[in-house]
Amino acid sequence: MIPDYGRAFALWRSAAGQEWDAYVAHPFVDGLGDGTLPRSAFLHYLAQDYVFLIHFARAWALAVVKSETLAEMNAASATVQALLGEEMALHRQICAREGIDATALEAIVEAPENLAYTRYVIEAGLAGDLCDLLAALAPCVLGYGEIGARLKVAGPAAPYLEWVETYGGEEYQELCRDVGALIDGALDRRIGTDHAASPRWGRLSERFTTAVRLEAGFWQMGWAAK
Ligand SMILES: Cc1ncc(C[n+]2csc(CCO)c2C)c(N)n1
Repeated sequence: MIPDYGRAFALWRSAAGQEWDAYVAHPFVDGLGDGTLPRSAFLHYLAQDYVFLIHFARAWALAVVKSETLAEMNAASATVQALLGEEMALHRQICAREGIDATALEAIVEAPENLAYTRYVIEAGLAGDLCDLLAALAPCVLGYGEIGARLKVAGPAAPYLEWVETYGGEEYQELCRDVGALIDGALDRRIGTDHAASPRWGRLSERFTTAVRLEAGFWQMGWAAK
């Protein structure tokens, strides 16, 4: 089942086609769901993801800068808070149990796949407006929502239960719907309510699909470490 995260997401998702499937159904994701993902691959991913989240929080902070209304500012700043507060705390918790402390996590050297992804998103926001930035941010937030929802329904295996419950849980699903509404509202305001009819639509779809490809590359980086 495809979750409803708004109009722009539905169109971008289908425009991304097989690239989207390669992201949300990567072997790494299957391994998370059925518990067969080697622990070493998961920990490698998680440590890289910690640095990813630091730069992703900067990208969402840029969304505050690119906002034109208080509603947009509040939605973007809530995501910055969720990232710095909750999501990074989950990573610290899991890694602490494996003997990797917060200082060690912060000192992780970024893999090129990691660096490419976050800097691509930040650049999309620096060069463009909030629509460009949100198109590049969307696959990350909403893709994890779709993955979490699917794995939760499938009945996840024990090893990665906590991960699946975080992204498949109602709180995260609500955040995805809020982000979907933020995207639709931001696009309505800047390019009109018929998104696909805008001359900017092709470029925005491209931004989305490039970020989807970088997400698949991120899974692949973790998968290769097994
Ligand atoms: C490579 C990678 N992609 C997506 C996410 C998930 N994620 C990143 S920011 C955000 C929204 C704020 O909570 C979410 C869910 C991740 N952790 N790592």
